[in-house]
Amino acid sequence: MLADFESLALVAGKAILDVRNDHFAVERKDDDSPVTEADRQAEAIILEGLRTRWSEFPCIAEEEVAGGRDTAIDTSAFILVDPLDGTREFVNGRDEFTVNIAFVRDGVPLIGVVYAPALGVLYRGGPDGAQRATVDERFAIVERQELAVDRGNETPVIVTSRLHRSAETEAFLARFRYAELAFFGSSLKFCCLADGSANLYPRFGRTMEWDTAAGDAVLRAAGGLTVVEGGTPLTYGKHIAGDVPFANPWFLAAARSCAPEDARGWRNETS
Ligand SMILES: Nc1ncnc2c1ncn2[C@@H]1O[C@H](COP(=O)(O)O)[C@@H](OP(=O)(O)O)[C@H]1O
Ligand SMILES: [Mg+2]
Repeated sequence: MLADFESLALVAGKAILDVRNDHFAVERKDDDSPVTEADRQAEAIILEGLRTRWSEFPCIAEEEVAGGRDTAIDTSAFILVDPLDGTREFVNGRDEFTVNIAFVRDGVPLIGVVYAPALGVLYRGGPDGAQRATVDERFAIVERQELAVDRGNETPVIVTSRLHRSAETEAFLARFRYAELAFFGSSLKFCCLADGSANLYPRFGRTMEWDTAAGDAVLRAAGGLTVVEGGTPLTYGKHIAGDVPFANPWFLAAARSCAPEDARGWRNETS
């Protein structure tokens, strides 16, 4: 499954870069977030592949859901797709955008691929740990490196969104004045934790499960964890009647060594 996710992400990433090299229109979705031909083409490629090879598992994909597709699926084992995470960065001409495919069983993101085509890097996580791969200009993997969280940075590094930071996130950052800050678009924030270059990623604002599942799978496979208030792991497949289907609560993603202490009571301490 991981190999299939990887090859679909590479093909989708190529389609995204092809669109970027051309003139493309930016449309607005109902929630005012941007969407482009790149999002649509990448999602079509991924879903066609998944529904051919992994038809036993339902897929939830960002643009299909935005288009009104029924979200009442069996989430005991399913696949989440964000074909282009960081669309705003993509539209602004930055390179921090990713293709994300994740497999979830019983609420846990077990397998994930995060591919940043403009950076030529692909992260993956699964039962055999987490790896970072270098991708060449022909979209082939040329080198892989094993990943592990928390290399013992002397100064902790907090990574957070470049474009979406709530007042609560700013208040949290203010509590860690001694930490170094890094700002990144997209699910690459999880990958910064997974490869040991950052220690903490607070997200006290809106995300959807497809934004986080693949990166979270990479992080967990590297030894980290994403927790919600109180320190319990973030779960996936949340489509309880009355709530927005597949919306995440606020969370803290962390190299395991700093997750529980920092997560406990963070909301109280920041309000
Ligand atoms: N006000 C807002 N407008 C658009 N997207 C928002 C948003 N607040 C949060 N998001 C979510 O944040 C994601 C990007 O996160 P980040 O800032 O960490 O790169 C978006 O993913 P997409 O780019 O897939 O739509 C979107 O789901
Ligand atoms: Mg997204």
